[in-house]
Amino acid sequence: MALRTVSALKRRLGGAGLGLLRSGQISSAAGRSGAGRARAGRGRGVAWTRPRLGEEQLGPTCPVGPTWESVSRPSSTDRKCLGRAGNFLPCAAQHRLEKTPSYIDYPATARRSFSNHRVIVDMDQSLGVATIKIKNPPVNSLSLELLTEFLIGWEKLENDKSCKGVILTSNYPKIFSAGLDILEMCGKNAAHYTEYWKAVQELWLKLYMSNMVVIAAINGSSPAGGCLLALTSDYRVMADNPKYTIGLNETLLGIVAPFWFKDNLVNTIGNRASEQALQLGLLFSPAEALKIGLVDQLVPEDKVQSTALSVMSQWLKIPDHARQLTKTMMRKPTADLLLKQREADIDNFVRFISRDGIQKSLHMYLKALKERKE
Ligand SMILES: CCCCCCCCCCCCC/C=C/C(=O)SCCNC(=O)CCNC(=O)[C@H](O)C(C)(C)COP(=O)(O)OP(=O)(O)OC[C@H]1O[C@@H](n2cnc3c(N)ncnc32)[C@H](O)[C@@H]1OP(=O)(O)O
Repeated sequence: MALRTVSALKRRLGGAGLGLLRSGQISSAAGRSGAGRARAGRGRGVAWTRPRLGEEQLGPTCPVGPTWESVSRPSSTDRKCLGRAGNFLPCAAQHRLEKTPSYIDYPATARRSFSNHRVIVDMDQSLGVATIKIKNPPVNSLSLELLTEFLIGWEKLENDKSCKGVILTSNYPKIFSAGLDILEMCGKNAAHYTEYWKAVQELWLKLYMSNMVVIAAINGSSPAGGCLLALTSDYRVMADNPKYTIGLNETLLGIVAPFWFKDNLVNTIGNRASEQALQLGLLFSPAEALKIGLVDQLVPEDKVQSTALSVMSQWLKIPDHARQLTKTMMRKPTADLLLKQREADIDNFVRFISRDGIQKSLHMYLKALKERKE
């Protein structure tokens, strides 16, 4: 039976021992958290208590690098917040986490793959790198089912302590992702829009705040939500094919990029370039995207994956905790803005998308896409 919602999957997975997806809660927002591992441990009956984020854990100097304390000393509010968000833990807690038994028992092979209908995950255990290939034909639109399956695959990787990095790519060269599935935003009811938007928020928060290194291997066009997906990564390698485009083109559909789409873009290409790009709904060629910093590197199509892997190996040479702390320091304020007003953002989306005028615009856009083919 097709699983239609994140909640349905959560219920189903409750008994399967996977880390739970907790949409709507801060702890679900960010990566391989202590909470996530604790939950995973409990799922397997492993007796282990989540470390408390008290003073005692700001303890002795980490033998492999600076302590949390020496990077910056957060306030107690920050600590609670960081702990709940799970973005990072002080060294002592990290070390305890390292000793936590993984609930995923891998066979002794160096590669491991799992896939569901719309997401293929190939884990190279010798490198500690997973590749996620999106396969939602025809255009990898981010349907609710895809988002749900993606979230489950992501959670598995977050809970696998051997996985240090993820490469995001498409199973279909030519299209990385067509963005949010317009059919999910057309002609449905408020409950459906709510469920859909929660899943969109959830995926963005998880990817944007992941402690793993995330590299996008953009092997095709990547409009709107597809561009956002790429923007969550730490580094973007794109195929150098002038037929491909990338950008947040929401205004061309008569809709508005939400503030956190905008923030992610501003953090990447700056305010002025974002202002123009967002108002005009600009879709950039790879060369233009490189020029404004929307992508980091262009390579021939057949080198996208190998380049992403070699960039990954560079990133993985950096001491993990230092890189993670730095990533968190850079990104947390942006993620927090959404976390603080998640419900309001859902309400805004549902109200906005339910408007007759917006529904009309989306229908016309879909019609134009179809007519383009004829
Ligand atoms: C006061 C202010 C308040 C503010 C409040 C804000 C609230 C929030 C507002 C809402 C925010 C929403 C944010 C939205 C983000 C999005 O991502 S919207 C989606 C945008 N995507 C696009 O514009 C891409 C459209 N598609 C394409 O350009 C092309 O399809 C392609 C990806 C370049 C591929 O081209 P090609 O290979 O030629 O394939 P096509 O023939 O065009 O398409 C094949 C079929 O797929 C259908 N399709 C394409 N894209 C989508 C999609 N995104 N969703 C659903 N379906 C899609 C297309 O119609 C074809 O269908 P068939 O004709 O039936 O085969």
